[in-house]
Amino acid sequence: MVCAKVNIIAIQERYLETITKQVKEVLGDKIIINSITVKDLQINTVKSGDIVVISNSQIKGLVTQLIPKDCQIIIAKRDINYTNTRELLKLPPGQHILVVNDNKNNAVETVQSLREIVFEHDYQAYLPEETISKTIDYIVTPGESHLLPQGLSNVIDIGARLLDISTFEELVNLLKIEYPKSQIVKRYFKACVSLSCNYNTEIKSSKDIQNVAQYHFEDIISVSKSMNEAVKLAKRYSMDSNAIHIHLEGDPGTGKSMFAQAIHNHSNMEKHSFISVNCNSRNFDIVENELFGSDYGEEASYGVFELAENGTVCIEEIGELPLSLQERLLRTFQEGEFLSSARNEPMPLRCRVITTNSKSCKELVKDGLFLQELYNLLSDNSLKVPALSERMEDLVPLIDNVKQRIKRSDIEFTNEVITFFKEYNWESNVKELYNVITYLSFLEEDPIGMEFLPFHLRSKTDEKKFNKINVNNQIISSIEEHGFLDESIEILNTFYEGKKIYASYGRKALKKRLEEKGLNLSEQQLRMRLEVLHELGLTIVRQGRAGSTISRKGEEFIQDYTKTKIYS
Ligand SMILES: Nc1ncnc2c1ncn2[C@@H]1O[C@H](COP(=O)(O)OP(=O)(O)OP(=O)(O)O)[C@@H](O)[C@H]1O
Repeated sequence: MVCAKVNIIAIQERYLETITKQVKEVLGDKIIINSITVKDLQINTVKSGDIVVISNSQIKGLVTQLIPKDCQIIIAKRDINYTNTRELLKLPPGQHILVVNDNKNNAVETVQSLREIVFEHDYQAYLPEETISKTIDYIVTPGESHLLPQGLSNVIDIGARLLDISTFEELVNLLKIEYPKSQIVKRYFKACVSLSCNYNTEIKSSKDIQNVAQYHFEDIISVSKSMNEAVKLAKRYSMDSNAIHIHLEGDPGTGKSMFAQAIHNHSNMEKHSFISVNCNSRNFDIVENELFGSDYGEEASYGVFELAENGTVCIEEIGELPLSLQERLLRTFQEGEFLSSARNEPMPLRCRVITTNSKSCKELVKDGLFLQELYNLLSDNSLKVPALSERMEDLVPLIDNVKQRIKRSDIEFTNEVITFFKEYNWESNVKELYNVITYLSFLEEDPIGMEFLPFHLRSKTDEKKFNKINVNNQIISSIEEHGFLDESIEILNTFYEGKKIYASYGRKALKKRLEEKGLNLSEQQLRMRLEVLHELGLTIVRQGRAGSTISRKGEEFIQDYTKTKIYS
């Protein structure tokens, strides 16, 4: 069966990875998936006749300019992942919830979905220009908790919004594949579960393996002296037939993959394959199979060293590999041959190997995480891609470059924003800068001022706002108004201890427990205190024999309260 190729295009890498994983789970056996961020989309990336799924309508205009005219486009519809709403359902009804997303539209859309699904609560979208209501109980975010100031205890992350089921139906219709609707539904929900917050730790790489070298040295912006020198050295290595291993180091997002592709395209291997294997957060048995091939009877498959014969293999984040696999690579490089698992015989290594790493391998050697001998071998032809903060001369040319790439040369930033960019410490370097500019370009503001920057960039300003949501102080003063703070703390603690052993208490049982702790309350006193705690959302009251217990909000409150008591 010839599989159709589906290109998935989104603005942010993290989001692209999530929806790629979702599409893989639902349709992975029926299609070939190619995922691309908007900033990496170039003419020729998408081939004639391919199907293109774009993550939202804002990017349609740009995407259509860069893909062949005969491609069919699906604009994805997105919805919250139902499996992640459990936490919200457990809360007592009527909670005041602030919804934080990466931009206004998305925050408003998420609020709409939440109002339809978990309608018991009261939602407010976070809009930077508006003040936050004082009575916020929780902050809910769909996979964007990194945008919030650290240390907030009442945050519920419901995970990234996923493609909704109708998008899959549209895709299946367009692909004209035989696929009963019930099957789509089943796989769709399975994907929701596996992408739910409890399971999504291994969603990392839509770019586990890539085999396109789309960048050339001309694409690398290098105005600064340090970057110019790096490019000069890389060009020299690319032409040097003795440089069969080249090692690239540099902080995340500095452009290492881009350099690797440019080296390949500038060399006499250019006509042959370029295959890149990313080792970051991967299952190492799979990585080993990808490198050296696998032998599962009829399913035997060649590894990249064979597939990229006379071409280039790029091993990204080599420092992540376990020492045993480093050892196997070292032997391969030293002996110039390797044991092909697919053929079960030694094969000569007939490709150039470029390795990259975000951390210093020298430091990894000191920590016992990288083989000294492998480090020595790689050091022969190595190159450090400088961090963006060390070459601010490149900042404005890079901004102009990304504007051009996304066909938005018209967008302007206020001087204040440019000054901020120059002073900001770009931890994820050019990648972060390009993500920020792409994100801002779709806001359709002109010029773009400080108020539109993503939260994580201007967290200092926003932190003040968020700190106003001091839930605990509000709770304490509400209980104090009734004059029974200490007793309420004792009641909550009792519930909390009970919850740890899966016990909930009716009023009688609770009264007895409290008496054992030396707290004697009449039936009526206890009822009053319980009513107040329930109104504040700190307990869950169940009907009949099930008894009451502490809510998640109550648990957080009591934990924070105990901590502050200890330290005050
Ligand atoms: N000097 C540059 N000129 C133009 N674009 C650049 C430059 N450096 C990086 N980029 C762009 O920034 C993004 C990230 O680059 P790339 O993936 O090559 O970085 P990396 O160091 O390999 O990242 P990571 O460590 O996360 O794997 C890409 O879109 C790339 O095209």
